[in-house]
Amino acid sequence: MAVSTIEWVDGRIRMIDQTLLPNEFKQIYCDDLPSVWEAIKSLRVRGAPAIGIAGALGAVLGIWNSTEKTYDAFATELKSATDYLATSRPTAVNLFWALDRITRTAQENSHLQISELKEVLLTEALEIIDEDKAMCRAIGQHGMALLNENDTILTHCNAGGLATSDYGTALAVMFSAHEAGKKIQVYADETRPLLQGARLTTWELMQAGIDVTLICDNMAAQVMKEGKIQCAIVGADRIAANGDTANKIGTYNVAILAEVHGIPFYVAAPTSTLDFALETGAEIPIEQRAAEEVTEGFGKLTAPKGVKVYSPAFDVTPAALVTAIITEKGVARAPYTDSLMALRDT
Ligand SMILES: CSC[C@@H](O)[C@@H](O)C(=O)COP(=O)(O)O
Repeated sequence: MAVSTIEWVDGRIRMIDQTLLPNEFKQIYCDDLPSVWEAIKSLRVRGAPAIGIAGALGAVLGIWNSTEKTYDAFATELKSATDYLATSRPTAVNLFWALDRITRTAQENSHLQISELKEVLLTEALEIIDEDKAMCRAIGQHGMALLNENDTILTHCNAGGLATSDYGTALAVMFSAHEAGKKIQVYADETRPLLQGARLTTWELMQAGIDVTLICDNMAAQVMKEGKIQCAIVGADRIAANGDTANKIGTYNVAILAEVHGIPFYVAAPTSTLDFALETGAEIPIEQRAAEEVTEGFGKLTAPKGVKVYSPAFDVTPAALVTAIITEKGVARAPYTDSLMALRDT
């Protein structure tokens, strides 16, 4: 993308406010920890890798003006920043991975002057962004080998440049194929309730000149039955050691539909989305969102006031429904417990 999803600018964090897209393209600044927390919680910045970057930059912002003189006092301040950011959203493991990485970097450099340590932490956060950019490009290269000429791909939610530092994961596969001259088409699920597919994925694909068609989530079965889809590719928020994959609510539906219609179902994610501490997806924490996002998500009441609402933001697709997991290190196939571990260690 021409403009960075999220970046560090002179002691502040600048990000595209994704809640305004596609009606308005606006960059906003976060000057303090509460504004970073709010930006993550309210989905101004969203998508697992981008949330990780927001966490890393947010942790740096949290200690940037620290006046502490000793490492212990500085470490306490850093911990209160990372603990606070960790409460913003529970599902994407990239947030916790990035916060841990900043904490570890501080511990490894505890001998430095506090002023030097701040710079080292900023360098580490910027390194996470650079690595993410490289990982997205590599995912694109590995994934496009799975696509054939004239394939039509179904995707769900937004796993594009907006959900990462740049280029995306699931959408990286489509961008790479398109840039390599492969003729592809995409169907994008609108992705209820906050329409990341309708608002963000179609916007990104149209900007790239990729042929995209928007469908409501409940149209996917019919579109598959009509033979219009050759594969599904989605992103991930957390992948357990056995390959069970948490992603935006509705992804599990897509995987079941793909299985029934004999269509490959691919997950594209960087290895920072793997959580080997969890044996299966049953342990993945699922975020619950506010009822209003379902009943009046875009300012118009679409259900009776006071109706009971249940709104999990993510679901877990069992590994058995996943044809392959595309990472920056290569493509893993079942049994995932072995193949993911092998990829991590390469
Ligand atoms: C490359 S992003 C992969 C996932 O984070 C994405 O598909 C998704 O589920 C995002 O959910 P969101 O609630 O918009 O943060």
